[in-house]
Parts: sequence; structure tokens; C-alpha cells
Amino acid sequence: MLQAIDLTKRYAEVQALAGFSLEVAAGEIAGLVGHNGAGKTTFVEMVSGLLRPDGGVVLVDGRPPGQSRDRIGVSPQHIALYRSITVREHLRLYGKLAGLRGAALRREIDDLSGALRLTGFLDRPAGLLSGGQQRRAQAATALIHRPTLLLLDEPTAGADPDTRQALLDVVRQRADDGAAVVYTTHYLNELTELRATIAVAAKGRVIARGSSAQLLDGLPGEVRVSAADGPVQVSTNDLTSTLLEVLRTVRRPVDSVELHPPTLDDLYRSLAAADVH
Ligand SMILES: Nc1ncnc2c1ncn2[C@@H]1O[C@H](COP(=O)(O)OP(=O)(O)OP(=O)(O)O)[C@@H](O)[C@H]1O
Repeated sequence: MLQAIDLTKRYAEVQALAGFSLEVAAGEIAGLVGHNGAGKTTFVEMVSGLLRPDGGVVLVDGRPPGQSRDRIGVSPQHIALYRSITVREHLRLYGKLAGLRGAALRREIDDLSGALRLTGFLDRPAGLLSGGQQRRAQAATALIHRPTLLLLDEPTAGADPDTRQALLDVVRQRADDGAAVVYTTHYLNELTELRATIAVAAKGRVIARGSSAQLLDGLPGEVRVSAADGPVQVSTNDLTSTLLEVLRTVRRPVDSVELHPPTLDDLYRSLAAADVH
């Protein structure tokens, strides 16, 4: 669905993208993570057709982004709404730009505003919405025409738990309906909830790619036991046998036992420790 191959982009002395490649299949949510400045937003802008690469190729359904505009939905990192027009007018505008009209457009507006809990704000100017309401409205402008490629750049930044959950539910549903999704975030637990595959970006390239299970394989977890002779904390690749081993050696009574499998945060830290960012 999305093929981005060997993209490069230079801003004066900054090499923002340095051979950035990423493929995302229909129905897949690819979580794009990486440190500030890794190139995520530059990549998203390139795929959405806003920015030209210096080198490399982007194909959406086999065509350049400029020829696939109505198949792409973009929610940019920074809120980009017209302050004086209402949420409903935004959705009409974005829907019409992608060719939706009449009853079909009204149905999409009703469905989406219900799913994103925007119904009560539909006729309010965007400038009078709270930050979280604006986030939801902005995401709605990306989703209204049911794009086959969704580009969501930190869509839950600053969102409260209800807003976050509503967005995650809609994104997961769209992927289940067949959309390919690129989802950039610094909240790695969202990617677990979305059942996303992971792409880790650093220095303008993707340096790790796969399912979270694949990427976490081989990373150590932690066993924590609190017993009469004090707390024990062991880093291990085999939680169960290490736990049994620790329980054989500590003095009774044992107050608590905790098993911590590796998380995406650990993956992130291990890549940082390898000095690849
Ligand atoms: N318009 C621009 N002019 C000059 N440099 C830029 C411009 N846009 C981005 N950069 C630089 O390109 C690099 C990549 O930036 P980008 O915004 O793509 O990173 P990011 O991974 O999205 O970061 P963040 O997590 O902070 O959003 C950074 O070093 C940034 O300073």
C-alpha cells in the first residue's frame, strides 16, 4: 500500500532524511517512533505530498502521492484548523475535496463525530474548542473520506484519556476495515493497544522494523522479589526459571513477586544505549 524507498532530504546543514525506507501494508498500523529530530515528521510530510524528497521514491497504491491525494488522510503534528469555521464545515470541506457529497457525506459526518465524541461540538467554531477537542476535530478531517492511507503525526499529543481512547478505537477500526496507517507517537503503550507493527527511526532512517514481539525478542526482562532478607532484582532473558532460582535462594517469608517482561520503552533504551540515535 505504502512504499517509501531510500528517501533523502537535506535542510541546509541538517540531513533530515538519510535513506529512509518504510513499507506499510493495507490493514497494518505501523507505529513510527524515534527521538526528537529523527525525521518522522519530515517523512510524513513527504508521503502526504507536502514536501519533495531530494532522492528516493514514495508510492501510494503504486502512484506518487500527488496522484493519490483523495486516498490519503493526514493529521499533522501541529493543529491546523481554521479558527472561525465550525467542525461540521471543516468536515464538509475535507469530505468534498475528496469527492464525498450529499447523504454519503452527511452519514460520514454523523458516524465519525459519534465515534470521536464530537457531536456536541459540531457547530462550534474550531477556535473555540479545547485542545483535546481540536485534536479530535483534526483527526476527523483526516478520516472523513475513509482514506486508504492514514498518516497520523502524534495524534494524541496532549489528549486526555477519553480523547486518546476514542482516537485509538477509530484508528484500529479503520485498519480493520483495510486502511494502511502510519502512526507517529512518543507514547509507546499506545502501539501495544493498537496492535501496531513498529518502525524505529534514528538519524533520518528506519533502524529497526517488525512486530513488537520480534523486536522485543532477546531483550531482558526483570524479576523482582521482596523477601525476609531484603529485595532482589535480576535482569534476565528467562523470567520463569530466574524466578524459581531466586525463590530457592531467598529467606522466607516472601512478601512479593513481580515479573516484568521487556517493553517497547526497554527497546527504545537499548537502541539508545547502542548509540544509534
Ligand atoms: N523546515 C526545516 N528547516 C530546517 N530544518 C528542519 C526543518 N524541518 C525539520 N528540520 C530538521 O530536520 C530534522 C528532522 O526533523 P523532524 O521534524 O522530521 O523530526 P521528528 O522525528 O518529527 O521530531 P519530533 O519527534 O520532535 O517531532 C531535525 O533535525 C529538524 O531540526
